[in-house]
Amino acid sequence: MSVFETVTGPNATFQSIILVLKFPFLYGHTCHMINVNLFLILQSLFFGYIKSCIPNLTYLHNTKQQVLLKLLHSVTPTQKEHNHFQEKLNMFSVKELVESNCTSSVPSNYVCLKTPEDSILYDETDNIPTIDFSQLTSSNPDERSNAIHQLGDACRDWGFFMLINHGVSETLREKVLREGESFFDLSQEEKMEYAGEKILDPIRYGTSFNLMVDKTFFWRDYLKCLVHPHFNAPSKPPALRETLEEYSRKGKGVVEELLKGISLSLGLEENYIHKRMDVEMGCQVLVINYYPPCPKPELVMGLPAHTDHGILTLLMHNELGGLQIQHKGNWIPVNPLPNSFLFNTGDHMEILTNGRYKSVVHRAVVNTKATRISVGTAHGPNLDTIVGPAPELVGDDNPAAYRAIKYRDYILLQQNNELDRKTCLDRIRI
Ligand SMILES: O=C(O)CCC(=O)C(=O)O
Ligand SMILES: [Fe+2]
Repeated sequence: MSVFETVTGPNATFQSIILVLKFPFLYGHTCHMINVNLFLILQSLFFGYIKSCIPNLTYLHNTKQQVLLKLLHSVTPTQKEHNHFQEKLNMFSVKELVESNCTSSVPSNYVCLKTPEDSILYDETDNIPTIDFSQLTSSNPDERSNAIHQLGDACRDWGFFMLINHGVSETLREKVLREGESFFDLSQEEKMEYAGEKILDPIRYGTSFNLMVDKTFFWRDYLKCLVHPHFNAPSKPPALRETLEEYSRKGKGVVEELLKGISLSLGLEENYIHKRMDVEMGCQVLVINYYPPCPKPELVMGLPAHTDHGILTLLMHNELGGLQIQHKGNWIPVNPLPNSFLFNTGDHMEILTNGRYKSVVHRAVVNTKATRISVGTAHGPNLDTIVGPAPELVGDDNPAAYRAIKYRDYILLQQNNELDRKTCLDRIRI
């Protein structure tokens, strides 16, 4: 494999090739790792030769779904192979894999290494903090200050809470889940129109976490949309755009109120986080996660243990559970209260608060029964804001624990590296 690692890097054309090499469905017989490994070895031997055989490499990175088609086309241009490749392209997602695979097994490249501790769960749902949004925004000062206090405790002790009475209607939430799911029901060709190749593309359909870096694939397809400061969403299915626009706007309103409460809980001025992070022009990324049923869920991960890069992530999912959070080293499955939103603190909360409020490690598991849909909206600073620990939260006995970094660079750092259980914060820790 090292031969291929040497050609990773900024050159997107080579990355396109690596994508083909790393994604076994695209070549050989589906899911047969032996063939794939053999193929990789042969490719490594002939890599230089292949490179010189493809005169039109440079156009590759300007294309989206056509990248792979053209690449293969250049190498093996027969109609039969073209059709075969088209067929394999349809398996560029777990959904298509599940729908086309009649076997009851999991392809070996999806099998995750798990430690025995990974499977031990602690049923502590009842202890997960619940915040009442109506109290947080109440005109009664005692009620409000009590809610702010609870919010601060939740961020400090858990990095996670459920939010009730948030004012976003159940109808809208259901619409988001339903229409979000229907995006994945589009044909693979239609979805591939959105298969962006850059991390910060305004709309990006994909699978796993980041195919360029994943050593194991995750049982997840996704659609990511940058919804603020500029709103972006696919034009298909027709109702999706409008629904996501309303949902993102309402979610942002809720988050802004929470950030006021969190600033006050830290002894800072109400608009502190808002101003310092330029939330007005903040980067809001909405992700629809699609986890199809899996014949052997214990072997795979929907999303492995990770922390989110933003300040606060708002999350909801359909009737199927699967989110687990790490609390005091233990994995706790989350069963949300009816109509509640789930919130987790992200890395930029930890950076800004100089570690006072830690970003919570979480993961998503899958099930045998049905498709799980979750919708997460990461609310972060403006992409060009440089964030470091707030000077008010740094002192002689509490020196700055993270170096300042531009939010855009942090996102790229996180997304271009494998999700390997370590938080990306380790990369900027002083
Ligand atoms: O699906 C879930 O419950 C979690 C999703 C998640 O952690 C993410 O999108 O970052
Ligand atoms: Fe997450």
